[in-house]
This record gives sequence, structure tokens and C-alpha cells, in this order.
Amino acid sequence: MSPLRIENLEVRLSRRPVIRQMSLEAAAGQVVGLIGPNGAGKTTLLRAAAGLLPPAAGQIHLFGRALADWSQAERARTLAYLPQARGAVWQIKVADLVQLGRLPHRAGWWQGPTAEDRTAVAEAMTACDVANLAERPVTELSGGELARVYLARVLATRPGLLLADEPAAGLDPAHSLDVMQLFRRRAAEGLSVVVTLHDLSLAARFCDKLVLLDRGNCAAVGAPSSVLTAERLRSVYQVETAQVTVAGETHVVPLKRTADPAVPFGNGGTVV
Ligand SMILES: Nc1ncnc2c1ncn2[C@@H]1O[C@H](COP(=O)(O)OP(=O)(O)OP(=O)(O)O)[C@@H](O)[C@H]1O
Repeated sequence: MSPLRIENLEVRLSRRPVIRQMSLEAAAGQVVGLIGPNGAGKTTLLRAAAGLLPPAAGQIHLFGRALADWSQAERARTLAYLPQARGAVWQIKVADLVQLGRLPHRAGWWQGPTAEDRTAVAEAMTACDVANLAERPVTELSGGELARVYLARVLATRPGLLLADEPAAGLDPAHSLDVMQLFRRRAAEGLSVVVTLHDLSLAARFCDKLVLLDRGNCAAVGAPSSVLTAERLRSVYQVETAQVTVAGETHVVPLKRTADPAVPFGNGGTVV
């Protein structure tokens, strides 16, 4: 039974169809990457899967049961969603923010953290390399540090399905690799991860399956090697790419824009 199965999904925003005829399955232990240009619909798809946007048509099943049939509390224990916008407005300590990831597991607001809560929080903070920041207020962190704290929060939930919107955005190369390796380790333990990515090399190297979105449609789905063809990337992203294999792993390097006159801001690379 798949942690996530989406069939023929349509999502409308301000009455405009933003996701059309989208189908997607994420099996237990799989890392599924959603890729596509800005505005293609990746966040919208992820938000719909998280139950934050109502489908105009189609079905979303979580562990074999229609998403709409899950209670909010049950869903919050099973599915964790890492949004793209990760601001800090409250003066809250890092450790306390990560601890919020355990709230869905509490019997009531009066109950203090259990031993399991403490272990889950400590593990998540170590995995995201934020244990050294535990006592710091989140308002005093750098963008990349804050991103890792929010990731620790969703991991502390110990969900069965993790929906992560650009978890590598704003991270330095070492931490980007850490995050993707962490997803792979958690997937090996049975977690299902659906992640949006702009870095095509990370998508090629760390995902089992990719879904390439193009203006709300699924342009391709399958193994990274079958999705990331130079021809398809040219047509969807309007970039020429090179594929480089290092130690058996494929890296996708964007080289230049195509000379498509329809491309906004495309000026053939000339600085004006
Ligand atoms: N509230 C809204 N009303 C109408 N259209 C919206 C709304 N929110 C987003 N959109 C549009 O929906 C489309 C998909 O947006 P979405 O954020 O899902 O794209 P994305 O693939 O995640 O993009 P990015 O890579 O830039 O994060 C875009 O064209 C966007 O302008």
C-alpha cells in the first residue's frame, strides 16, 4: 500500500487550473523528486497532497485511504509537510521549535514530552546538524540554519510520508548533500519522501523517481535517467544541459538558455 497515490488530480487557484490530470505514486522507501520550472505547479501539487488545497477533481490516497477520510490529528502524525517559506517571527528557542514536531503525538496540551519525544527531537537535531544551535532563538539564525531547523522539526514527527518543498534551497553544498543523504537513509528505513528540487544534479543522484512538471502538466515521470534527457530539459526548461558522470553518478549541468524567442528575459546571454 503506497504512502501516497494521486490520480488524475486537478487543482484550481483563483479558478485557474494550476495542476491538470496529475498522477503520482510514492512507495514506501522511495524518494520522489518533483522538478520543473518556476510556476510549473510543484508547490501546488505538494500542498494538495498535504491536504492544504482542495482538489477540483481526482483522488489523493494516503496509505490506501482517501485523504479526506483522515482526521486532522491522524494526518498530522502520518504526514509531515515542510513548506518553502521558512520565516522566523517568534522569539522561540531552536530546541522548542523542533519539539513542536512532536505535538501531533501528544495526548493533550497539558502532557509534557515523553522519553520518545526527547529521543526523536535529539535525533532529528543531530541529523540536521542543528544540535549546536539548540539554545539559540530562531530569530537570530541565518537562512540556511533556519531551513535545517525546520527540517529537523518535520523529521522529529517521524512521519510515514514527508513532503518537502525545496529543502535544499539556501543550503551550502555540504548541507545540501547532507539533506539528500539524510532522505536516502530515512527512505532505507521505510520513509516515503516527495521533494521539490531545482538542482537537477541532486534530483539525478538522490531520487528513485522524478516527475517533471510543465505548466501544470506532467511532462515526464520515471527513473531520473529516463526523465532528464537533454531534449526534454531543452523543451521544458529552455536550457541546454550537459550530463557528466562522476564515480558512476550523473550530474546535470545547465549550460545556457536556448535561443527561444518566447523565453521571457532570454537575450541569448548578452549582457544589456
Ligand atoms: N493563489 C493563487 N492564485 C492564482 N494563481 C496562483 C496562486 N498561487 C500560485 N499561483 C500560480 O500557480 C502556478 C503554480 O505555482 P507553484 O507555486 O505551484 O509553482 P512552483 O512550480 O512551485 O514554482 P517555484 O519553482 O517558483 O516555487 C504559478 O503560475 C503561480 O503563479
